[in-house]
Amino acid sequence: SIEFKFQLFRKNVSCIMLLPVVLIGSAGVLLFGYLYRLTKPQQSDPPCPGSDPIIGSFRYLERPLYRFMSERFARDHLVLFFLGPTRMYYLNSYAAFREAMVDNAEALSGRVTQKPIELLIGSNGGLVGTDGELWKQYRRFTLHTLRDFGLGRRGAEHCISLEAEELCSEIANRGSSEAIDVNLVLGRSVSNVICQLVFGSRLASENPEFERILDAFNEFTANPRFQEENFKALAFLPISSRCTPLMRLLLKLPGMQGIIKKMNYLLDFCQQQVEAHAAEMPEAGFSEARDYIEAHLKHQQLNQQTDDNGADLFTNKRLGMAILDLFLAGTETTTTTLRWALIYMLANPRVASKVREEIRQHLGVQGRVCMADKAKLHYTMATLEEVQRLASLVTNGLTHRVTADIQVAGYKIPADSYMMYNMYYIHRDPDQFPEPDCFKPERYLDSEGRFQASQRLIQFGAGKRACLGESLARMELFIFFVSLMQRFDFRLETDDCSASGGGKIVDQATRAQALLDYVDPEHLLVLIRHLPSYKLEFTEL
Ligand code: HEM
Repeated sequence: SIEFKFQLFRKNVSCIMLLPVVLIGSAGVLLFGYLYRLTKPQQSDPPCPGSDPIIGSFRYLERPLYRFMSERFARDHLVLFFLGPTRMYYLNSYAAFREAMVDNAEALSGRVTQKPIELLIGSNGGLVGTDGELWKQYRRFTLHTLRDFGLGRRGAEHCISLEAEELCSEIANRGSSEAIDVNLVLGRSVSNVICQLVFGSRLASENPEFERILDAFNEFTANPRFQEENFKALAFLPISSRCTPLMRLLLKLPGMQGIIKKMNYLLDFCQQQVEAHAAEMPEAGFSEARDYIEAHLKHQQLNQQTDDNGADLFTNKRLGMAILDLFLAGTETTTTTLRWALIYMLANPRVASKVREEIRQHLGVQGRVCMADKAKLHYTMATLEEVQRLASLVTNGLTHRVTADIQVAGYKIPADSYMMYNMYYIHRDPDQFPEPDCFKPERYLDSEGRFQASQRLIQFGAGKRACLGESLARMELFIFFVSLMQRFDFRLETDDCSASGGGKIVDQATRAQALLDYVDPEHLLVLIRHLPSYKLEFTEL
């Protein structure tokens, strides 16, 4: 009987030990089943390239994403793919883009969670990544403030004109024998414009450290490896953001540490500028704000707005983050579009000479360029529009979070899905832009040669999250481009082969076209379509 009791005891112990294994196993099976269901397209869903359980569609997406979508899903308005368990809807036609971004603007005003930022710096904020009331208040304040400084009116225009003159003088002083890194000089001028609006000074030229700052800014928008990692991280953000310890663990990954270091370096710089302004603020506050920081500090003093938790909504920390976003969103985009414009002029010498002829006829060789000249320079305006169509700079748009169930292209889109759009393909729709790959400014001219903007160009997005800096960007593009075309002829740096007289001599248009044909990097997601770096030799006209 002792043996029997011993057997019974052993049996009970085995059962007790087995129980957790069975429980964990069943929970694992249930979780797997749940995640499997989440990553499986349903019959009622839009076309999907394919999806694996749990990890989603990564294995089926080809690079770069916008080309893959243009070729494989040419006839589909909407495509669905899975980033892990997260549904990403990709708008692949203008009709679908409009229906989502314009007709459902409110539901499309969400962005991806700010949880990682909150954990890192103890606060959320900024203009690009936030949503809800915080974003609404900051966007309203920023638009209002930039408008007060003359965005779309004379203030910013004057500042851009002076910067364009500085830029032209610098190029002229360097002489025609020196090849100039266009990215560097244009980047400095464009940054100076934002510096003046935000900091009230031309920091990009005056602060020797600024070049390092600019490099760090560019790293965020220009490094496709960083963007691709970010894209993958999007997959599990909705899950990890609900589990703080997991998120903390993810932020410790070696890849993340480099990004965090750079972001903190930039934030520190913005914060120092805020502190310096705050130290100068009179006790009664600024009577008239001279820049964005002063306007914010004044606003903080006068309006005690609070967030959902009863804490101050406008804070110094959030101001630093908003500044960071203005730089991230506003420098590389404008500089790169200008670089595309100059290369398109070399690739299309007939267009370039018509642009120069029009500018000379209306402004002469030296006259200062202002926005009123737009009304006279129809062909030039059309040329800039065509550059932006073909560049399709922010080629997949920025990611939106859908905040409520909606319907697009006949499909139901559940709340909390993500959405992107194929700017590249929408700009190459042959029904709207016949011979889409040809550079033809004439498509925006009416029968009397007057410029007519196309409603189908979406380089600045649309709806509630459309580019906040559109007017500023348009002003910069026009004034910088016209000033350079008015003053200079330019050519690509003489390469070794043509300088030595040996090898094949390749003309400028062919070399420029080769730069334009440069296939986008072997990366899934490019935030900004960059051209390879190039140098130009400028000759004064
Ligand atoms: C040629 C230059 C530019 C282009 C092509 C461009 C394009 C865009 C695009 C496509 C978006 C995303 C829209 C969406 O989410 O669907 C965007 C957002 C934004 N842009 Fe620009 N942009 C340019 C210049 C600027 C400038 C100069 C500024 C700053 C003064 C700026 C500030 C912003 C901000 C703050 C956002 C986020 C808006 C929000 O989420 O509410 N951009 N831009």
